[in-house]
Amino acid sequence: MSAKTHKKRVVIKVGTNVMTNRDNRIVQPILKKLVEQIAVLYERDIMAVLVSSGSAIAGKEVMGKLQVPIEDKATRRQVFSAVGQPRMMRHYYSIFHDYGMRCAQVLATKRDFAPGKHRENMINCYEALLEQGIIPIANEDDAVSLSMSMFTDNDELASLVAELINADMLILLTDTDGVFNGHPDDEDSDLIKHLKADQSVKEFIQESNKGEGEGRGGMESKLGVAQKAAKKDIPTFIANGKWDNVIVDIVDGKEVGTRVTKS
Ligand SMILES: Nc1ncnc2c1ncn2[C@@H]1O[C@H](COP(=O)(O)OP(=O)(O)O)[C@@H](O)[C@H]1O
Ligand SMILES: N[C@@H](CCC(=O)OP(=O)(O)O)C(=O)O
Repeated sequence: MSAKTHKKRVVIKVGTNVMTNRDNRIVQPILKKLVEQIAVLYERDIMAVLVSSGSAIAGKEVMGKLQVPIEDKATRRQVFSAVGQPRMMRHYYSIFHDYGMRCAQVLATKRDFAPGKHRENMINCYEALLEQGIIPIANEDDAVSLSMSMFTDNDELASLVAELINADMLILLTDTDGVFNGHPDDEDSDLIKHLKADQSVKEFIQESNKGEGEGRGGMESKLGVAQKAAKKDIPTFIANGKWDNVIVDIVDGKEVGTRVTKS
């Protein structure tokens, strides 16, 4: 593996619900805020990899009511994502360009992380992009991934990328302020500021009622991913992606969201 060319590396994952409004439409100013923070880090010689969900919901936004119904759920996902992914990249390309930065799209399936040639190929791709000062934007290649090569969700993809590039930190941005000890909408619930990698978290997981294209996985898998990454010595943060300056605050060591660490 080539030497790190930048001071620090941060993997930032942004969930579908961060970037959409109540009508499930993509909110460009939210994407702008995220990119602005990545630009702030860049000026400090900290390179980010952005793992962005949103292709399915963006595809739904473009297509509206289907001309011909697609009965198969997996095929619907393929069509929505294939249509929505370039729309997401159009947003990002234009915003990064406004900040005088370059970005690139890296789509993957789980097979691309299998030890051997596939993994080496992924490493080469990320290392070369980062070395050039280009921000990789990753997403699952939903148009081609089959159930056996699917990630649980993009949280898993983000953790695999973080491991692959020896990231100093993994930030999972979602639509809650972090992990709560009860339902996040319940007034009596408190934010958990710190979790350990080996701590039992089952009792915190609450029911969620998200619809098609509104995201996958849920808090159970998010916590599983965070604890697994923390065990591998990658401090992981779960925080609200709609908050101003959330990424920079986390990198600056401010107490934001839920921090998951090895011990
Ligand atoms: N203990 C908890 N604390 C916070 N959120 C929780 C908790 N249990 C379940 N959730 C749900 O997890 C959701 C975030 O996970 P997920 O839907 O996978 O988000 P994303 O699309 O950002 O990956 C929240 O919207 C919330 O409804
Ligand atoms: N790859 C999918 C997102 C899958 C996913 O994990 O979604 P989310 O739970 O919102 O991060 C897409 O781009 O729509």
